[in-house]
Amino acid sequence: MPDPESTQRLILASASPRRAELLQQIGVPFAVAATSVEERRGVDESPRDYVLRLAREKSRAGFAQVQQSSHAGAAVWSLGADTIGVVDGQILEKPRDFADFTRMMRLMSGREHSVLTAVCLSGAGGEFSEVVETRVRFRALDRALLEGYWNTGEPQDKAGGYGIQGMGAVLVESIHGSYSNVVGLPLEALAELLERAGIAYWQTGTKLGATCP
Ligand SMILES: Cc1cn([C@H]2C[C@H](O)[C@@H](COP(=O)(O)OP(=O)(O)OP(=O)(O)O)O2)c(=O)[nH]c1=O
Repeated sequence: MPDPESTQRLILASASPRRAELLQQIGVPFAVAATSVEERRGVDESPRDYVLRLAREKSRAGFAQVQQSSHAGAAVWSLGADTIGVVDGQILEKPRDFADFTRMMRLMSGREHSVLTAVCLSGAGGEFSEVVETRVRFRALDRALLEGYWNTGEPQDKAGGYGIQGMGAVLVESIHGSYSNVVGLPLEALAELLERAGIAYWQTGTKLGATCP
């Protein structure tokens, strides 16, 4: 296990409440620094390269941000992540509108798609990253189901347009691989990165991270 003395030094470079909850779940003390990174795929960029680049850009932006703030002394690592769905080589991000949502759901209906999450830790001590894939199979979805789900408001801010941890669970027939990876952070792979960076987890009594000024 990493040295518990080296724990108060992690910034979560994310506005995602899911990621904050997952980090808290494994007992990592952290502060939150929201970053703004443009999510635009490059020409010929593979889904894996794309998701990893975004996670890196987020973690580096978080690290640069805290270096300029009063947290600089304490925060030596920044964690960024990005999640996408992939089916038939197409990348599924947050739905722009109902039409975009139904387009993505039709691609996933009654079959398997992949969810890729990239995590990256950036710090003065270096950079560690990983991309994790989970395969998710949906049951057959009809229009009434899609309309009902869209109207819950849950799909709008989620990659692929669903939340496996929420009402979207009813769409899922089976999953192969890490569950937390689908929600936004692959906790088992992240634990290994934290160990490499010397950041302790399983700290009891940790609270949701405060926002950096
Ligand atoms: C597939 C799936 C995605 N998601 C979420 C995880 C991510 O928050 C979101 C994907 O968008 P991201 O762009 O990865 O993340 P974000 O914009 O929410 O947050 P930030 O960039 O600030 O870190 O979709 C779920 O919550 N449940 C799911 O089942």
